[in-house]
Amino acid sequence: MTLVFVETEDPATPATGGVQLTSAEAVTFARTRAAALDGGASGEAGAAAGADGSGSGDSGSSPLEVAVIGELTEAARDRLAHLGVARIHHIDSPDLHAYSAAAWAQALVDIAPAQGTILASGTPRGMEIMAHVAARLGARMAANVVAADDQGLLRQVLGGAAFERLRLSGAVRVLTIAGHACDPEDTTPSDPEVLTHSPAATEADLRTRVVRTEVEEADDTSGLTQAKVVVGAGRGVGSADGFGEVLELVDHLGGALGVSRVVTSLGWRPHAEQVGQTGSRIAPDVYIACGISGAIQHWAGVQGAKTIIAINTDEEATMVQRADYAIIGDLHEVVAAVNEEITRRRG
Ligand SMILES: Cc1cc2nc3c(=O)[nH]c(=O)nc-3n(C[C@H](O)[C@H](O)[C@H](O)COP(=O)(O)OP(=O)(O)OC[C@H]3O[C@@H](n4cnc5c(N)ncnc54)[C@H](O)[C@@H]3O)c2cc1C
Repeated sequence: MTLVFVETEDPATPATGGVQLTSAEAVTFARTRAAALDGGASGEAGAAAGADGSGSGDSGSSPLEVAVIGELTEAARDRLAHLGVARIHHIDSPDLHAYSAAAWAQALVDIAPAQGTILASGTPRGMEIMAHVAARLGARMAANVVAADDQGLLRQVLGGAAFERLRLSGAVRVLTIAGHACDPEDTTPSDPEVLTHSPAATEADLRTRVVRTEVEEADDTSGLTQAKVVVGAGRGVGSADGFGEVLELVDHLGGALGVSRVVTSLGWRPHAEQVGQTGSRIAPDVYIACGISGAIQHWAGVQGAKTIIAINTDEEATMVQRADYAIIGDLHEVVAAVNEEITRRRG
C-alpha cells in the first residue's frame, strides 16, 4: 500500500481550499508509479512499470491512500478525487492545529501501512515530517526521488547536480518526491472514502511546534516557480541598471525573471528571484539564460526546464554548452533585437 502525506494550500492559516501543487505531483507520482512502489522499487519489479518508470499503476496495484492533517475542505477532497485517491485519512485534533513535525509524524506513523511506501513531496515540511516518520518506524528513506521503476529508485543528490540509483529494503519505505518530478495528472474521478482520526499528541512531541507565523511579502516566489517562460539574468547584465532589456522581454513573453546568485549577492535584485541550489527550482517550458555562466549550483535549479536558450558572449560557457539553443553575443544587443522584433510582429 502507498500512503501519501498531502499538504493543503496555505497551511499557515485556516485552510482555504485545495491541494498544494507539489502534493498533487506527489499523489500523481504515487498513482502512476504504483506498481513499482508496490514492488518495493527494491528488487521485486512492478509488472505495470514502463521503461521510463511511468507505469500505469492502474492494474493490480493497491488503492492509493492519502493523509491530510488539519481541515479537509470540499475543494481539497474534490481535487484528491480527481487525482484518483481511493481513501483519505483525515487527521484532525486540537493538538495538531499548530504545525509540529514530531506530532504530525506520529499521527502518520499511527496509520502507517505494515508493508508499503509512505511518501510526501520534497517541501521543507514534507522533508521534515518524512525524516521523523522514517526514524520512528526504523524504515529506510530516500529523499528527492525523481523516478521509480523496475531498476529501483532514482533520486537527485548534490543539489540536483547528480543522480543516484538505489533500492530500499525493508517492509516499509519512506520517500520524498523532488519538485517537478512529474506533472499533476487527473484521472477518472474517484469517490474517496474518508476516515477520520483524532489522535492526542504527547507533551514530548509538542515540545517543538509553530507558535507564530510571519509572512515576508518579498519572498513570494510562486510567480517564478509556476511561470511557463523564465528569463534568467546573471552577472553579464553588468549592473543593477542593466536589466532593462531583460525585463522588457519578460513582459513581452508574459513570463518571470529569474536571476543567478551573483545578482542577488551584489544586491542587484531580491533573493526571491534567485534560481538554483539556494534559490527556487524551476521547470518552465522555456528558460532563457542571459549572461549566466551555468555554474553547477545554478544548473541545479534550472535543469528541469524543457528548453534552454543561452545568450552569452562566451561560446565556451557551460550554459552555452548545455543549452538546447545558444546565441553568442552581447545580451543587451541580442535581447534588444528580440524585443524589437516582437514589437514589430505584434504591430
Ligand atoms: C553553496 C553555494 C550555493 C550556490 N547557490 C547558487 C544558486 O542557488 N544560484 C546560482 O545562480 N548560483 C549559486 N551559487 C553561485 C554559483 O557558484 C555561481 O557563482 C553563480 O551562479 C554565477 O553567476 P553568474 O552566472 O551570473 O556569473 P558568472 O559566473 O560571473 O557568469 C557571468 C556570465 O555572463 C557572461 N557575460 C558577461 N558579459 C556578458 C554580456 N554583455 N552579454 C552576454 N553574456 C555576458 C560571461 O561570459 C559569463 O558566462 C552558489 C554557490 C555556492 C558555493
